[in-house]
Amino acid sequence: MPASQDILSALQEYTTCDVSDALCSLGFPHGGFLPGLKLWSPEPQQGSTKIIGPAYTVKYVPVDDPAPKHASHYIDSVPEGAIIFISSPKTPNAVYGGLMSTRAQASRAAGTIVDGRFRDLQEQRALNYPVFARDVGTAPPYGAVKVVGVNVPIQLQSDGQELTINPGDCLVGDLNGVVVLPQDQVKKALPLMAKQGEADAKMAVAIKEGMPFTEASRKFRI
Ligand SMILES: O=C([O-])CC(=O)C(=O)O
Ligand code: NI
Repeated sequence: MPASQDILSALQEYTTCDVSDALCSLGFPHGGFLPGLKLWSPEPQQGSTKIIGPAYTVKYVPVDDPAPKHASHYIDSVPEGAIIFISSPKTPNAVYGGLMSTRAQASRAAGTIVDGRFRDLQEQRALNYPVFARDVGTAPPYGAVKVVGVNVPIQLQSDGQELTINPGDCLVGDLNGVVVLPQDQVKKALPLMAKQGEADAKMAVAIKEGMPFTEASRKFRI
């Protein structure tokens, strides 16, 4: 079951780093971090963008892949509050653009994360719609890639670790980047975030008052 509204509001208080701290404590060595995805829109100076929501996944593959093309357009069935997570094969083409964001915004999606390239950066920023991506591009997706799955498990494009994003997993994105909080870890992670957040806040106060880091860590961290 995707995270409830209560859980999503509870998560609003925390940064991606808080989520990763909790996941590291729960035995995920990289804290759910999805390397290489950065905030492009709104402009980072425009404010402290943070998005949280269940993943609505979209899988693109090269156009010559034998898998059949998805029957309907993914952008017309985005649930309210969802984060669109788009997986693209390595290609110079952009798999996402301003019209997609315009439609996503009309559906009240929380934001879009593209594991690949997107375009229409000016338009994205003018919409003030949150977009995280690996990179920008200019060419359209048509002719290079096609969608073969919606709400299917996705593997992050990555040279090292295997990272899977399952539909309904909680995605959190902010200035630091993007983190995936698996659905079955949310209930365990939240109390840890509260505890660790409190400890870090106390440490910051003590350090500002002159306490060495090691002493503050020993005093306030569990
Ligand atoms: O047309 C597309 O699919 C990609 C694009 O540029 C847009 O969404 O504006
Ligand atoms: Ni466009």
